[in-house]
Amino acid sequence: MARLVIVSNRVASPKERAAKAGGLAVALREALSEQGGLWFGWSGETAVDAPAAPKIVRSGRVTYALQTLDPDDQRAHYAGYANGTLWPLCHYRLGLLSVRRSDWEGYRRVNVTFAASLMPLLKPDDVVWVHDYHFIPLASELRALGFTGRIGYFHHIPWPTPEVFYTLPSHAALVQDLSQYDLVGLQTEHDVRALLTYISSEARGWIGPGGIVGLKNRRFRVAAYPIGIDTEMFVKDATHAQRSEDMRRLRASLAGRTLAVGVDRLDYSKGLPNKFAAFDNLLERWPEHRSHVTMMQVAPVSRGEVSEYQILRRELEESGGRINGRFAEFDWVPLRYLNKVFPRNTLATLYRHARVGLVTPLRDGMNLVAKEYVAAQNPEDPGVLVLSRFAGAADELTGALLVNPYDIEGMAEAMDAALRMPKEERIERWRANMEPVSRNTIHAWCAHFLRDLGTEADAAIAGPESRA
Ligand SMILES: O=P(O)(O)OC[C@H]1O[C@H](O[C@H]2O[C@H](CO)[C@@H](O)[C@H](O)[C@H]2O)[C@H](O)[C@@H](O)[C@@H]1O
Ligand SMILES: O=c1ccn([C@@H]2O[C@H](COP(=O)(O)OP(=O)(O)O)[C@@H](O)[C@H]2O)c(=O)[nH]1
Repeated sequence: MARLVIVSNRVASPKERAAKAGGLAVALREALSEQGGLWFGWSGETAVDAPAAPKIVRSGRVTYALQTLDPDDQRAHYAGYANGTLWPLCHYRLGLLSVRRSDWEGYRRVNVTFAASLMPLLKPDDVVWVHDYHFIPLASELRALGFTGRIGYFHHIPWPTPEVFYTLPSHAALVQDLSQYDLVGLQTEHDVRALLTYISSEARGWIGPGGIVGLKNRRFRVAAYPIGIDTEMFVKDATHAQRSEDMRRLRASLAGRTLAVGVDRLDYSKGLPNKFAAFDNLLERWPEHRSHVTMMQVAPVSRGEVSEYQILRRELEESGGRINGRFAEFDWVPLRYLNKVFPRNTLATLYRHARVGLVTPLRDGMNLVAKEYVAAQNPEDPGVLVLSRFAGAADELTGALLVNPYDIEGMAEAMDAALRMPKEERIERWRANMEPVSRNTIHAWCAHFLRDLGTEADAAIAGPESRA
C-alpha cells in the first residue's frame, strides 16, 4: 500500500495534546491516526535563519515533519495572502479583502520552500494529500521538482462563485495551480458548481462526466467530499460526560436554567455579532425567557495578528457587555462569553447539556461543531440545532432549524421555537441529523477521497488526449 503524506499549514503535533480550535487539525489527526504516514506542515515557529530541512518527530505510526519559516515570509503567507486575501474572498467578504503584491509573492515563496523541503522526504509511489488554501500552488512546485506521483487537494472553506473569484488579481494563476493536482475536493456541490463554472467559462476548460476537467495539457477531477467527524468517539465522550465532574459543575452553575451553546473560533465568518444580536432580540421580545435561558459562547481567539480579528474581538466584548448590562439580574447572567480553548470532553459536556446548539456562520466550508453537537445529544431527549443555511453542514443536516444569519429577528424566532419544541419533534429532527453524521464520518470521508485519488490518478496522468 502506498504511503500517505499529508500536507497542511496547521499540524496537531504529538506535543500539542491540548485541543486545537480548528476543524482541519482535529479532522486530520483522526484520519492519520488510523492509517499512519507522514504529516508535513508548519512548525508554528519562525526564525530569521530558519533551517531548510524540517524537524522530524515520530509518534506511533505517524512521522511529523515540521518546517520553520522566515518571519517575513510567514507573515506574508499566513496573515497576508492566506488570511487577508483568500479567507475573506472565499467567505464572500469583499469589503475585507486585502490585495498586496508582496503578500502574493510571500505566499508563492512559502510554497516553493515547502516543496523544496518536502521533496527529499518523498518516495515515488507516495500519495500526497494537500489541505487548504495555504497551499494551492504546492502541486505546481512539486511537479517542477520532478514529482510525478498522485497529488490530491482538499479545500476546507467555500469556493466562491466566479463573480466573486474574479476580484482576485491572481485568479487565473490559482486555477492553473489547481490543475496540477489529480483530484480537487471541495465541501459541497455548490462549491463544485462554482469552480466548474469558472473553469468552463473563464479558463476555457473542458468539463466531462463526474467532474473530470481538461485544462491545457492537464486532466484532473473536481468533486464534493463533505467532511465528517469521529462520530463514535463523540457519542462515547458525550455519554461519559453525563456523569462527569464537568457536568456536575455545569449543572450546579446553571441552577436549573436552560442552556443554549455556541462554539466558534473568534472569526468574522462565524456570524458571532449576529448571534449575539439575535439572543438580545429573543430576550427583548419574549420576556418569559429572561432568567430562564443562559447562552454560553465559547470563542477562542484566532488569527489575533490580523486587524479585522482584533476589531471583531472588541465588537463582541462591547455587545456581550451590553446584553448582560441590559438583562442581567443579581442571580442570573444571560450570556457567558469565554475566549478559551476547551478540550473535546468538556465540549461534549456542554453540547450534551445544551437544549439548543447555535451555529450561525455567515459562510462556512462545513462546520464540524454542528455535527459534534448532533452526535453529543441524548437520543431520548435531544437538543435542537439552529443552523445557518450558509454553512456547508446545512446540506446534510436537514433536521436542523435552518436560519439566515443576516435576519436577526428570524434567528430569534428560531431560538424561541427551539426552546419551546416538544420532545417528539426534537427526536424526529435529531434522527434526521444523526443519520448523515453516523454514515459520513471522518473515516468514511478520508477513505472516499483517497479511493478516488487512487482511481483518478491514472486517468489524470494519461493527459487530455486520451479522453477521446
Ligand atoms: O489554522 P487557523 O488559521 O488557526 O484556523 C483554523 C482552521 O480554520 C479553517 O477550518 C475549516 O476546516 C473545517 C474542517 O474541514 C471546516 O469544517 C470549516 O468550515 C473550515 O473553516 C481552515 O480551513 C483551516 O485551514 C484552519 O486550520
Ligand atoms: O475550544 C474549542 C473550540 C473548538 N474546538 C474544535 O475546533 C473545531 C472547529 O471546527 P469547525 O469546522 O467548526 O470550524 P473551523 O474553526 O475549522 O473554521 C471543532 O472540531 C471543535 O470541537 C475545540 O477543540 N476546542
